[in-house]
Amino acid sequence: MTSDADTLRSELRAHLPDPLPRRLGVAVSGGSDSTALLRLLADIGQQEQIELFAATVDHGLRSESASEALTVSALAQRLGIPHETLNWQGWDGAGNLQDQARRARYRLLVAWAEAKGIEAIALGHTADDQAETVLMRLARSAGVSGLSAMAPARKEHGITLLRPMLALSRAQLRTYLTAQGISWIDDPSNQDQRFDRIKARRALSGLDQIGITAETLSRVADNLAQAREALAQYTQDSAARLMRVMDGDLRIDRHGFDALPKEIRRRLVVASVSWIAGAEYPPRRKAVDQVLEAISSGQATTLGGCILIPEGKNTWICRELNAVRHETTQPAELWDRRWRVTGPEALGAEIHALGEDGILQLEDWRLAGKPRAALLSTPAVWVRGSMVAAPLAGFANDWKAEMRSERADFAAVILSH
Ligand SMILES: Nc1ncnc2c1ncn2[C@@H]1O[C@H](COP(=O)(O)OP(=O)(O)OP(=O)(O)O)[C@@H](O)[C@H]1O
Repeated sequence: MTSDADTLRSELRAHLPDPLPRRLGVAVSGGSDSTALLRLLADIGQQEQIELFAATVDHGLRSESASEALTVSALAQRLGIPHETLNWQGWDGAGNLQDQARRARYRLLVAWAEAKGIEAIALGHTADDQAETVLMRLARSAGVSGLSAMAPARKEHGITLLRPMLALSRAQLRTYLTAQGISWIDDPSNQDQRFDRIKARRALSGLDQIGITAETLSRVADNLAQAREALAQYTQDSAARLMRVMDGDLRIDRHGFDALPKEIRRRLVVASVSWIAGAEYPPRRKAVDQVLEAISSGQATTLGGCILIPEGKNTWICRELNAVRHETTQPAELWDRRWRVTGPEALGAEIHALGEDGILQLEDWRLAGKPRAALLSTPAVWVRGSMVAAPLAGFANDWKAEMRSERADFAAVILSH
């Protein structure tokens, strides 16, 4: 395992896009991995004449975090790279701290990149991170997707997140930094047994006796990533064959659906519910399996803010009225985070669900060609208690409801699950 500068640089370069983005960001926590990334990228950036920018997120959770950000800033300055510290003050004491801090970190980094016209951000994940993730996911009985390798590149709000060091090990990078005379910060939470990642790191060091190393687990993750791709393709082909997107609802041919392998049915249901409800977390596997049974036996059911309704040879997956019952917005504002309802100037107009009251005011809801429950959760225009338009329920009255473009592509959601 080599750690000389030239080899590491060319390994890193091989996992970056060609040509490099003109403005490239680097997320540096100050730990060994991202510090090595910064140092190596400084050379590459100079050779290829691109502009580099570095950022550190200060989560404000430990007393040393501000001075750690300053240490990174000093190194960046020595390397001639502009550096910014992004502060997070958002923790409300509720929920999973690690998870919230991580989400906030990505949000802050993406906003920073957007503001600076940075096209891509490089992150310092290594083969060890990959292996630790696989071990942690094993403990949660993950399936193919959960055990698959992290993507070397993915888009978040138009910014590409790059992980060019997934083939390098932490030990290699540390040897390199030591040779360069560059120190790094050992996050004290790394010693803290509370965090699953740290436990996985410790456990991994005992597994090499039976041949399980960061390298082998990384390879397993790569193998599974290829399997995931194949499954995603199968799922997408099945959706194209058996499902119809109808104004934000989905209709499945039940007979064809039932003939699919369970894994593909599961994926279709998860993607459908994620697409319709826009949830951050997928529904639990057990709940999904119960829904598969309900679909097969032609029963109505609910899952993750959606309702599944059998109708003839089909099953519909639609937004559930209960999930949007209390949502009220102004025209042209986003409703249910996906619909924008616009129309003629109407004083006092508000958007809320059509609901039972609204559907009674339609001449004949059957003309919309959808089950009644599907129509109840569609956005309608109300003026002082009267429903004046329900553009997705066949009563447009010069109003229209358009889906927010980022949410419109059901096929893209399938590929991301
Ligand atoms: N405080 C931080 N400031 C800037 N970048 C950070 C910070 N913490 C982590 N990073 C970036 O993320 C990379 C991975 O670190 P870590 O594994 O701790 O993050 P993570 O976000 O939990 O990863 P994952 O995406 O696997 O959940 C680091 O190498 C670095 O590039």
